Amino acid sequence: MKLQSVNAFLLMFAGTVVIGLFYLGVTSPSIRHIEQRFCLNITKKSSENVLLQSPQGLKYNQPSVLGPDGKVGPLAPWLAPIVSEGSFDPTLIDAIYKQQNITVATTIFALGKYTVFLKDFLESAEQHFFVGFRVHYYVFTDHPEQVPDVNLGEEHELTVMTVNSSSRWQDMSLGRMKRLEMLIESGLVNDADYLFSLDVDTKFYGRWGAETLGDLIGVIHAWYYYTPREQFPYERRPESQAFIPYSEGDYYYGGAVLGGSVKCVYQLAKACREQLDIDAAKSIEAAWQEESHLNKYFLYNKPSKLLSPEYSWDDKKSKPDQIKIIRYSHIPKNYADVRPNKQKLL
Ligand SMILES: CC(=O)N[C@H]1[C@@H](OP(=O)(O)OP(=O)(O)OC[C@H]2O[C@@H](n3ccc(=O)[nH]c3=O)[C@H](O)[C@@H]2O)O[C@H](CO)[C@H](O)[C@@H]1O
Ligand SMILES: [Mn+2]
Repeated sequence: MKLQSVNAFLLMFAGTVVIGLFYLGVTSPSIRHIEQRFCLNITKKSSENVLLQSPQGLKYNQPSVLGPDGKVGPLAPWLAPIVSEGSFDPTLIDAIYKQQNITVATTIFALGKYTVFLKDFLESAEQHFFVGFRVHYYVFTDHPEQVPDVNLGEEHELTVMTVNSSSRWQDMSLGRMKRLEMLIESGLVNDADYLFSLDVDTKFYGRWGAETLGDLIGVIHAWYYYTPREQFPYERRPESQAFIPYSEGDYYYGGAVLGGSVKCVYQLAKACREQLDIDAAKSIEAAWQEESHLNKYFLYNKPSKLLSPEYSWDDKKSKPDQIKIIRYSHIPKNYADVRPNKQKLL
């Protein structure tokens, strides 16, 4: 009996000590500090690995761009939104990103005769592209004197980047990855939060705003959003670094638009440039130059947000009912007039 009460007393005492220590523990600054450091570590680690990588050779069904209702589906199968008319509220999404006081850098390449496209591109961008946001255009050209003087909106600025000419249009197009990589390495775009690279032979017809912002952004090509994956014009020769087997593929992405955070765009541009260099050393050029390498990159590094073909249409293609609005589109061009060489080298 006596022994039992001693035991009970000891138990109570130990319990009080444990509770006391626990209270001291959670409130003491040193423990909280450790806890905070732990949380910060977790945050830092997860923010460092924003890439949604998937393994090569994985078997799964090709996702459909259009849902059963015939409209552009709201999500890719890795749960990335597919941005299309009706999937966002422009007032709300702009207001959210306005609060973050962001800067959007945009690279445009206009080499050789492509300077003719700059006026329409810039004038239409000023009407539709990130209106009300800080925008910094970087125009890469070998003819700086041909960059038109376009009235820019408040907080919009343009820097001309003079580069050497190339004799082949393929080099002008695929040289974009290297120049993008170098631009970011130079630190010039350090003030930017997001970076887009856009084709210049295009025009904006509708709003393009904060709904397009995210870590890694790709656009679904207007000509292939209903095509079976084995018919995508991916590079099919295994000798090329851009090779994708017939059994793989999510979407066919357009090479005219890429974007994301400066860090993710850097990783993309560097990876594609490295693959392009390996191909060049073997004298092999992918079917659609950097667009082929971009498709390979996006297959294994999934975009965090996809833009529907509204964001990269083609004036030569009539608008089907599933597409509610055309925001940015290729304008018709006479290839023989604007390109220095005619034959595609395959
Ligand atoms: C809709 C779409 O996704 N288009 C892609 C496609 O056709 P495109 O026929 O649209 O290619 P393109 O002639 O527009 O070339 C792509 C870009 O490279 C630049 N450029 C090209 C040639 C030149 O002489 N000077 C010059 O500055 C310019 O910024 C142009 O917009 O294939 C290209 C590569 O083969 C790119 O992947 C394009 O993005
Ligand atoms: Mn183009």
